[in-house]
Amino acid sequence: MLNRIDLRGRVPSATELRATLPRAEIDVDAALHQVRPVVEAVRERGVEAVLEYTERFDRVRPASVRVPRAEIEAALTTLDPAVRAALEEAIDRARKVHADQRRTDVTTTVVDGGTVTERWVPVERVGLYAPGGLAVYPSSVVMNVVPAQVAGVGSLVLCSPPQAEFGGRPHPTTLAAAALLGVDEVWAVGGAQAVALLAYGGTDTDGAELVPVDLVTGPGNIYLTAAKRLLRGLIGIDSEAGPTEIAILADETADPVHVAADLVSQAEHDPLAASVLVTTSAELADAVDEELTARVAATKHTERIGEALRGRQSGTVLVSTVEDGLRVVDAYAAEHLEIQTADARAVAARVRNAGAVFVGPYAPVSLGDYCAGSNHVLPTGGYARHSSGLSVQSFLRGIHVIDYSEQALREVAGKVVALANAEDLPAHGEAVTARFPGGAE
Ligand SMILES: NC(=O)c1ccc[n+]([C@@H]2O[C@H](COP(=O)([O-])OP(=O)(O)OC[C@H]3O[C@@H](n4cnc5c(N)ncnc54)[C@H](O)[C@@H]3O)[C@@H](O)[C@H]2O)c1
Ligand SMILES: N[C@H](CO)Cc1c[nH]c[nH+]1
Ligand SMILES: [Zn+2]
Repeated sequence: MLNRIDLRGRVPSATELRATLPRAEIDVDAALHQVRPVVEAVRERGVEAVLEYTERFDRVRPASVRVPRAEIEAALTTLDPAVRAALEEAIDRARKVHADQRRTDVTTTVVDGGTVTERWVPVERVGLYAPGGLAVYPSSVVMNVVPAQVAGVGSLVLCSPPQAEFGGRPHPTTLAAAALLGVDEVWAVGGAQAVALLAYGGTDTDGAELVPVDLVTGPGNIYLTAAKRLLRGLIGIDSEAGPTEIAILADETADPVHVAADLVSQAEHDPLAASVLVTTSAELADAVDEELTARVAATKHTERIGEALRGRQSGTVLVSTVEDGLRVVDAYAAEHLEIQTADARAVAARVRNAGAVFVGPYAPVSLGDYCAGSNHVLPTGGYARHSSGLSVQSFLRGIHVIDYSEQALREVAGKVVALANAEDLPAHGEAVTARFPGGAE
């Protein structure tokens, strides 16, 4: 079922590998052309334009875009108790992990009387996006809100697409997740319109104001990703978290049922989702293919899973050794990487590029999607080579605070002057010597 690439017996360079490995033709640049007019319209005409695009893309025109607080609270009353318990567990675990990961301020005494402190300050107001096109994503509410709250962000607004079957409100489970987390500002808007509204602000049909945010985070489809890229600068963004990817590095010890189930699980997100198996075992690859055929036919979202698995972005890569496999998965830089080999911990410890690594047979990606405590908003499209997933740090800025006494400045004055003159910026040096009219020495 999966396309096959045979790299046994030769190990291409990382650059060659990146050109060879399966990857979606997710042309964010092309999507930029599509979302530019949306962003422009929202900048010029605010909520009026949001409602026009909502009608076109979401096939519903809500009476107002902001969800009344009472409706957010009311979503809890209809929430299935088992789902509530699961969301609460997911929230508790995510809080536990993220709280431990918050950076603390560090002060370095450079010399007597001279200190530099790195102070971590939360972003003031952030816009969080929980998708809601092909699936429902209350878990993404948790993954956005928890790190923002742990960071100490003062003002949060959540956006999620309106659903025609729920009268133009986001899905009730998404609203319930917001209620459980104490988020009371929710706007029913999706895709590029959501990012534009968060960036420029706007006035709702009933006069409610969306105050522009400083940072937008959260995953979404290609249109959301393109809008984030377009508006970056006016707003900060987290790394681009687009259509989901899973790569599995497996040897002959892996269970083909586990491997196939995990490849299918992430293909379920989007016809553009990517599932890639890198293995030393042709027998395993055959067994996985067989299992995939059976599973895809038997599961609910057969059509989009089949499209994702047959697409050019998915495939099996045969390698001679686990060592070669590591080079392949590092070049690919998957959003999610599972290690299903003998001595999986040792292999996992050597991975350089991945959004998140899942070790051994009992850490499927779905665990991380919901209840591991880790964050599921992760970089896609090879961005894991240079970017991290969403974390408490995404909502903090490190500010250097420089505090020097007269004596500490006096001691280093000559060096500052020498460097200023070397850069032909003598006024920089003069800003120091002006403080010591009698001479610094
Ligand atoms: N990387 C991660 O961390 C992560 C986490 C969760 C989900 N995801 C991904 O998020 C995505 C969710 O996608 P989705 O579509 O289900 O929900 P979504 O909320 O991202 O997109 C729905 C919105 O897309 C817009 N849209 C639809 N068609 C459009 C068009 N032709 N032109 C412009 N805008 C259009 C609509 O406004 C709609 O509200 C999936 O690709 C999934 O794999 C990624
Ligand atoms: N696998 C997705 C991250 O790419 C997250 C998710 C949410 N719900 C289910 N899965
Ligand atoms: Zn998932």
